[in-house]
Amino acid sequence: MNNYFSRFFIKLFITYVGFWGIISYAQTNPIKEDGNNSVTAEMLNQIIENNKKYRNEGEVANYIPELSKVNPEYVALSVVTDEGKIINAGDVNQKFTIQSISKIIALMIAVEEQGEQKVFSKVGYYGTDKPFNHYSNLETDKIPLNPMMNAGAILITSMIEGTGEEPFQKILERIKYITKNNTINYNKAVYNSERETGDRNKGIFYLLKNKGLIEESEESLNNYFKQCSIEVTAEDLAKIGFYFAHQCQRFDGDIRYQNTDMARLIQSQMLIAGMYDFSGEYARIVGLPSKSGVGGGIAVSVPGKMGVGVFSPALDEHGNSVVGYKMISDLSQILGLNLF
Ligand SMILES: NC(=O)CC[C@H](N)C(=O)O
Repeated sequence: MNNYFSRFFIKLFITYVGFWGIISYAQTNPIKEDGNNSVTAEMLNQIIENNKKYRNEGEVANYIPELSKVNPEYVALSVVTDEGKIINAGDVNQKFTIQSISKIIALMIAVEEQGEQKVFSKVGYYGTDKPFNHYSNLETDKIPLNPMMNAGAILITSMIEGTGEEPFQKILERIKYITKNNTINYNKAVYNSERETGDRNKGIFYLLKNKGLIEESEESLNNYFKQCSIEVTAEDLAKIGFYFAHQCQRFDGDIRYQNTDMARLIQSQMLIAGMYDFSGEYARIVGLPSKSGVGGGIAVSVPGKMGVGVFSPALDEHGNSVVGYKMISDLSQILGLNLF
C-alpha cells in the first residue's frame, strides 16, 4: 500500500516538474517575430486582399503615354527572406517598368567606377520637399539635391563609363545578376514613349550640361530613358531589396560584389529620398529604406533581414504606388520591421 502511494506521488511530481518545465521554456523562448520565419504566402495574400481596394485612390502615370496603358488592377507582393527563400502573392509574374528604382543600381555602378567622393562632388546627400522631377533649384544650387531625383539620376548615369549604350548595358547586366533573371530586358515602346515626351528630362539634362556638370552629348540621356524602361517583376524587386539589405550579397549567397559601405550608401539614399517628398513621413510610418518608381513598383530593404518587392500601378500625388505603400506599411507593422 505504502509502495503504491509513493510511486503515485513520484509520478505526480515528475508530471508537475515536466509541465512547469515546458511552460517556463515557452515563456523564455517566445516564437520569434523577427519577420523571417513568420512570413507566409497566406499572410501576403491577406495583405493584398486588405489593400487592393485603395487603387481607386490613385492614378496610373500618364505623363509617359505608354505607361497609361497599364492595367490598374494588377497587384503583387513578394518577399525574399533572410535565408533567400522567395515567398510570392498576387500578380508576381506580371512585368512592369522599373523606372526610378533603376537609380539605385546606376548610383552603385557610378560609385564603383568613380568613387563616392567624386560622384558626390557633383550631387548632394540632401533630402527633398520637392517632387521627383523638380529642377528649379538648379538655378541657385551648385549641384542637384540627391541621386534619387531625376536631376541627380540623369547626372549619375552620365558618369558611368562607356560610349553609346554601354552605361545602360552595365545597369541591365547588374540587374540581371542581382535577380539571377537573364530574361530581363527593356521595353522598347516605353523607352520610345519616354524619349519622345521627355522634354522636362531633356531640359534638366541641358541645365546640368550648362552648369558644366555633364560633358556628354544628349545620347547619354537615352541611357537614362532606357534604364527606366527595364521590365521587372515584384519578385525581381524583392531580390534587389534583399541585395542591399545584405551588404550587396545576392539572395542565393553569391558574395562576389559584397560591399558594406555601398549597401550603407544606397540604403541611406533610399531612406532619405527614395520616396521623394514623402520620404520623411514614410520613414516614420514604415521605417525602412525603400525606392519607388512611377511604373508602380517599390523595392524595400529590411537591413540584415529581407527584401520586399511590391507592384500596383496606381500612384499618389508623390508618384508612389498607393496600394504598394499600404501593403508595405501593413507588412512592416505585422512583422515589427520598422527600424526606429
Ligand atoms: N519617379 C520615376 O519613376 C520617374 C522616372 C521617369 N522615367 C522619369 O524620368 O520621369
